Amino acid sequence: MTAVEARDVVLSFGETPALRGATVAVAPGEIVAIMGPSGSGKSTLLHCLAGILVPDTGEIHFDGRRIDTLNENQRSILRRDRFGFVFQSGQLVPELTAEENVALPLLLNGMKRAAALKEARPWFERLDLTGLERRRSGELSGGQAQRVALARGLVARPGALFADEPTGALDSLTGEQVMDLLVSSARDEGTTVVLVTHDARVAAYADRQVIVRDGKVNALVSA
Ligand SMILES: Nc1ncnc2c1ncn2[C@@H]1O[C@H](COP(=O)(O)OP(=O)(O)OP(=O)(O)O)[C@@H](O)[C@H]1O
Repeated sequence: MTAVEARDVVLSFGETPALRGATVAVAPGEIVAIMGPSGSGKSTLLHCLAGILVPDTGEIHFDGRRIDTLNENQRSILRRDRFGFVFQSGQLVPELTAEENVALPLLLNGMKRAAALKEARPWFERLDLTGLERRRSGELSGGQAQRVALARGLVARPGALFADEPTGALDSLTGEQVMDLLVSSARDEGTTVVLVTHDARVAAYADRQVIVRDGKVNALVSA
């Protein structure tokens, strides 16, 4: 049984081939880091796995269900209901407070504001953010903002969390703190995680590392 899987995925942007037959399978609760050179297709693979991009050929599966054949609207509902996302930086809504940002996926799922804020609050203690609930993103450090983004990615208890360079904008110590919290929270929740990073120290937090080269997943390294 796999949680997230790409089978022989091919995708080009016009004349530019990004994926040339990429295959990867992630087990439920597993944390996998996608590594590889710049331009090798890491982000494109992540976006395919997360139902953001649709492959030209090949298949994407989530929880035993094929998702690349869903239409745009169905994929958008799947992303909203089952997936969490953390990107490099700058993805908090600046007009909202930190706790409103964390509550956002719940509000989008139709939860009432008071209930969503109540669900959001324990994440501040869990991610070492106590006291920062009412700050806006401009009043947070990079590491704090990234932990708020992580809380937002996990608050709706997604089946899978997709993270693209989640520590890319942070110094190495702050990046390691964020990874530590990402891995421990995902393990507590049993969340499957797929993350893209070019940083070997970040990848070392994963259960398994896969290397993408020239649009193919061509090496497996046990962590
Ligand atoms: N939206 C796009 N339009 C056109 N070409 C794209 C687009 N996105 C990616 N590409 C191209 O597809 C290839 C793979 O890109 P991708 O972003 O997946 O690589 P990556 O391994 O994540 O790179 P990096 O580590 O530099 O972020 C590259 O040649 C890139 O230029």
